[in-house]
Amino acid sequence: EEQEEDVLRELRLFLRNVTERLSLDRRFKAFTRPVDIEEVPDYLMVIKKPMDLSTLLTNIDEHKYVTVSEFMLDADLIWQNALEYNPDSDPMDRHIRHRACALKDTVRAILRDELDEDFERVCEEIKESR
Ligand SMILES: O=C(C1CCC1)N1C[C@@H]2C[C@H]3C[C@@H](O)[C@@H](O)[C@]2(C1)O3
Repeated sequence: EEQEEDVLRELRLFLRNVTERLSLDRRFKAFTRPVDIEEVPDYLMVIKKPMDLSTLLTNIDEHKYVTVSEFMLDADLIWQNALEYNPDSDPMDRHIRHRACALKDTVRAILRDELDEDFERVCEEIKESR
């Protein structure tokens, strides 16, 4: 009903705001666009579910997420993929993993500080009812 659409509209506004703030953070520049498959031809042989901040934003606008938990599953792919594809001890890989861990911690801190548990519970009820 209309009230449910109001809740999902507020969810999308919150998720867009979080995603845009992450995209503006210079530490997360490498996460803002899909990994370039021309530049990294074996990427899709290693990483089965690529994800990046611009794709998160597209998914939000396409109403892919009805709960914050669904959004988190995709947001977590970004740093998980980076840790998986860049596991070596060389400085470049370590730099990427440090930023991947910073992304993980930053998303969790934002949701801990800014997401009301009751709001997420309402979103979960809407999801179960559909
Ligand atoms: O995993 C990533 C991104 C970094 C976070 C996501 N990439 C895989 C390649 C390995 C490394 C060096 C460059 O070859 C550049 O193309 C990539 C992009 O970084």
